[in-house]
Amino acid sequence: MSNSSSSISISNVQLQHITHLTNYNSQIQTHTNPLSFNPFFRTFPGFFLTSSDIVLRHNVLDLSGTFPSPNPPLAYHRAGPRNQILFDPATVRASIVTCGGLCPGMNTVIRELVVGLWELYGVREIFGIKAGYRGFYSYDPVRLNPKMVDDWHKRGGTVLETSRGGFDLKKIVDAIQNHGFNQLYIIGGDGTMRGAVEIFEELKQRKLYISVVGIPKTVDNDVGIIDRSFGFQTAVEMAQQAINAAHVEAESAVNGIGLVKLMGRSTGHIALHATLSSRDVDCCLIPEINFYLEGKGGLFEFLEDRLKEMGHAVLVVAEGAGQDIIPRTESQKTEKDESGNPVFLDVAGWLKSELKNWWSRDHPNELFTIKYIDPTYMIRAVPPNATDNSYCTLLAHSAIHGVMAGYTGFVCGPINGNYAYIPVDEIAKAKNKVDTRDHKWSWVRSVSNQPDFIRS
Ligand SMILES: Nc1ncnc2c1ncn2[C@@H]1O[C@H](COP(=O)(O)OP(=O)(O)O)[C@@H](O)[C@H]1O
Ligand SMILES: O=P(O)(O)OC[C@H]1O[C@](O)(COP(=O)(O)O)[C@@H](O)[C@@H]1O
Ligand SMILES: [Mg+2]
Repeated sequence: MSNSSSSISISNVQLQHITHLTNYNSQIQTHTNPLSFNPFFRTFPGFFLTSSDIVLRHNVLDLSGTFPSPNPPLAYHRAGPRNQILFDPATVRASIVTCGGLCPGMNTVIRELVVGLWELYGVREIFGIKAGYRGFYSYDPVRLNPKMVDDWHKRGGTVLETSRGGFDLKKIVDAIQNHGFNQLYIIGGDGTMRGAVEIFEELKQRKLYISVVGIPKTVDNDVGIIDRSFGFQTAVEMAQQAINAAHVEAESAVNGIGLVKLMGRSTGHIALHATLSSRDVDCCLIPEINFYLEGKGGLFEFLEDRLKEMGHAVLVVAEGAGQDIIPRTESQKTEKDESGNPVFLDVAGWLKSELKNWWSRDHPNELFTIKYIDPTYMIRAVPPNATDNSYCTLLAHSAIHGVMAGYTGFVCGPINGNYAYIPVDEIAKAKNKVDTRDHKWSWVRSVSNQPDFIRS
């Protein structure tokens, strides 16, 4: 939608370039978007977006200049349907793959890709790849249609199945070529997106007329640039049940501690948001904070005060927290999963035993109870809530519109509430960590009263 009266023009922003298939071959024929003839869509002026429709990366600025903002401001192409498309729907062979860990909403994204391609664009050749990247070269693709996927959005997990590891670039791209796929919809997290960059580069090398789009999936919310990942809110909601139970157990005991371990490999977003929404949490430990147990300002001192004051305490710990202070063997130091992610020791199990030792050492004659709740997979192996379901649908539609228009090597996602197309290599590098110097972390500390774990 162009607006001739706007005071900001394309030359005032740094628009992040997305590769378009016409960059490979400017002679490619275009087609009128079938949405123009679709009885359900009223294609009002501005319905179709152009390359001058942008989304700004930052919408919070400090005009005093105390915090430097990027100049010119960063911008991305806005996601949505284009008037002209590059793919003739009759020649499309689309493939959909899910990689990495589970996340609520994966099945909704698959369902909406299938239904969207079929209903919006009239594509009939749609295939699911089984079991992640390895599925391209290990299994036969599964033909999908709207009837088949009709109720998938109500199911947790991924019907297509997923896996870690198995990323063999040559075998994957050979298989893509052999199956004649010309559209790839890749649903996955940071690791998957790094793989998608390699696939995109290899397709370019081989001069193949194939569009690749990434749809960011991570229950940890560790993918950067986008507002949040789908399924994250559902996971935070599920975590409340564990925190509530920990609170009940803790307050029903003398000197009771409830301990909950939540997912979060290298980022503590789930723990942080679960803490903020619960109000029952006295201390939230995340990978971004180096906490310690003994001495002034340590965890034991804090809990001692808390138990004296309230009689109970609730601790939430992200699985990646404290990994550098848990004693481990040499082999445990280097252990990796099939995708190359570090394998963690059970921080909450270790904490439970440290807390028990501390109490019996310092208060040998006083009662003490600690209940450890580990809802790890329960928070992600569920269907998405209503908000995540709608979010997944918009992601799928954004991906389809971009691919049909001929964009490739991009990821779609919301930036400040508006859906945008972001270069996949930029997403693959952008890590979303909890900023422990911002207002949100101060808010956590103010609701929990926990120490800042900065040794004086
Ligand atoms: N640097 C990388 N280059 C290519 N492929 C990768 C890379 N990192 C991970 N992958 C592949 O991406 C897939 C998913 O990665 P993983 O880290 O398990 O999950 P996620 O994508 O959810 O972070 C796996 O098949 C893995 O082999
Ligand atoms: O499913 P696995 O292999 O047990 O891995 C568990 C990991 O998966 C996650 O749920 C999500 O990780 P990814 O987003 O990288 O897939 C992490 O929170 C957790 O550490
Ligand atoms: Mg990951």
